[in-house]
Amino acid sequence: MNAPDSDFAAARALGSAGRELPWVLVVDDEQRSQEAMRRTLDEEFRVLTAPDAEAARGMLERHAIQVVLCDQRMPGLTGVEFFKQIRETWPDVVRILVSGYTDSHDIIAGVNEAGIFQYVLKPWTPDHLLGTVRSAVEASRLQHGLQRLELDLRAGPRALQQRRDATLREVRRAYDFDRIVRAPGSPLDGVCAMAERVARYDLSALILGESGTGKELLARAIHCASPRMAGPFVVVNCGAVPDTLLETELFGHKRGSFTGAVEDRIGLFQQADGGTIFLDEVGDTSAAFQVKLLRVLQEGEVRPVGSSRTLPVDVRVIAATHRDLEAAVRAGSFREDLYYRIAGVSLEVPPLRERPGDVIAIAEQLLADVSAELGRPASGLDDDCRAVLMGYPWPGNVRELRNELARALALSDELRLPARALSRRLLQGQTGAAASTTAAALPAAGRLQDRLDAVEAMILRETMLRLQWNKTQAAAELGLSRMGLRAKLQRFGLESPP
Ligand SMILES: Nc1ncnc2c1ncn2[C@@H]1O[C@H](COP(=O)(O)OP(=O)(O)OP(=O)(O)O)[C@@H](O)[C@H]1O
Repeated sequence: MNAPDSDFAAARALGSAGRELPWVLVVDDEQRSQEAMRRTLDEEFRVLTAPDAEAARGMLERHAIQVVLCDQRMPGLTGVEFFKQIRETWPDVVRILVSGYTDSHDIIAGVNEAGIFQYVLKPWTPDHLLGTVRSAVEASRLQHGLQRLELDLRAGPRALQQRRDATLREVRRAYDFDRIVRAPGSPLDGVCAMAERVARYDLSALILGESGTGKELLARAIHCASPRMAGPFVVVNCGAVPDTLLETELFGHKRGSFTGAVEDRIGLFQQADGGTIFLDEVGDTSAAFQVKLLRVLQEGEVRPVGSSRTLPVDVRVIAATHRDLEAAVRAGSFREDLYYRIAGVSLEVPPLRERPGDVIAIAEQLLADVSAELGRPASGLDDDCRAVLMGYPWPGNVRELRNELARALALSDELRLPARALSRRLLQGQTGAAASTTAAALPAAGRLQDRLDAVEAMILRETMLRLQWNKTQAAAELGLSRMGLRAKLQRFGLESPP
């Protein structure tokens, strides 16, 4: 669940320009503990890892890292020594030392000069580690907020207004619909055109699509093209949060309303006031919660848990789900009245396998992004690699593609990414898919002409699918005239999907 995180509403959105999560660096020479920390923190933070001080400094130079976790025992120098060194160059980075009991003597000796925020003692538990890093990120946020406030006070109102306008322009550019990468003629063109139209009006929107297809990206683009763009964009993953927690997160609570409610809390609806709230996985919410959500949307006000007062909120709702919500309505598991409230306009983002023409365009962009993030140069994808990427069905959609490229880049040294750097899953998928297509399409025995026809049909089908039924391009690639191509497609009964 991401709440906006700065005083400046626009900067909140910009802070998440493709970098929604705070950057955390884990420095540890032990691969296993590095991995364990990465796994624990991965959901909430962008985790980078470095095996030693030198690699860590490289990462700090390239990324806006907010928190560094460093093991006390490393070859060459201790964690405390490392923190002393980086404190001079990166004073704002919050430093967390990971150490065992036996290290205490060394640590105490150098603690003040290293400016350590907190310790994590080994063996750590995931909850403790997460809690510590969350507080470190909060500390970093407050520190930055204060610095910015001081600068603003010194700069005066005119300079402040100029900076605000510049930030807004940057946000608009960062989330322009053009930044949603796609090939010319992609099915996403229509989706983006429609989204851009509805962005101007204060209508609710429902974005449908499988996980990882880019629903949140589209929602952000809508927000940034809307008159609310200077307001906050707040993301809530309704599927990941239990019912009771979801209610307090969204609507807030009064101090003492339940055990653990030690102070009043402002809900995310209020935090999104004047902006947009993105309710991801709305189809996963319970019937009881749907009733409460409907009331808020109908009345435009929230009642914090344990409070007798309601508070007005002015929020545009964009919801998303990977479920077939109309079917859920028919089956009675999703309220019909809520459905009509949130589905002012429905937009459907097709899965990546239904837009194979987009795969390479997106992969190239993601490769450039990941290469910049990892500080590992890359000049593109080689032909074999493209073929494998094209042949894989991408059940996890663009998110899976991004993860795959990050993994392949980290594990290979080549500038142009070769197919062999890709996971076995993809390479097998490729051979498996090719083999099964071949096996299914090709008769095992029979006249030579029949078998050649089967091969021809298979090549035509693959080409048309890859080029998204662009007949001019396909004819040029296959060395046929458009008429010749059309005749062949007819002969083999190949038609573009409706
Ligand atoms: N067309 C695209 N161009 C560039 N990046 C994309 C595109 N589509 C998706 N991405 C990237 O893929 C990742 C997943 O996208 P996003 O989070 O928007 O998907 P989602 O459908 O909201 O997923 P989920 O339903 O699991 O929350 C993000 O890093 C996003 O920036």
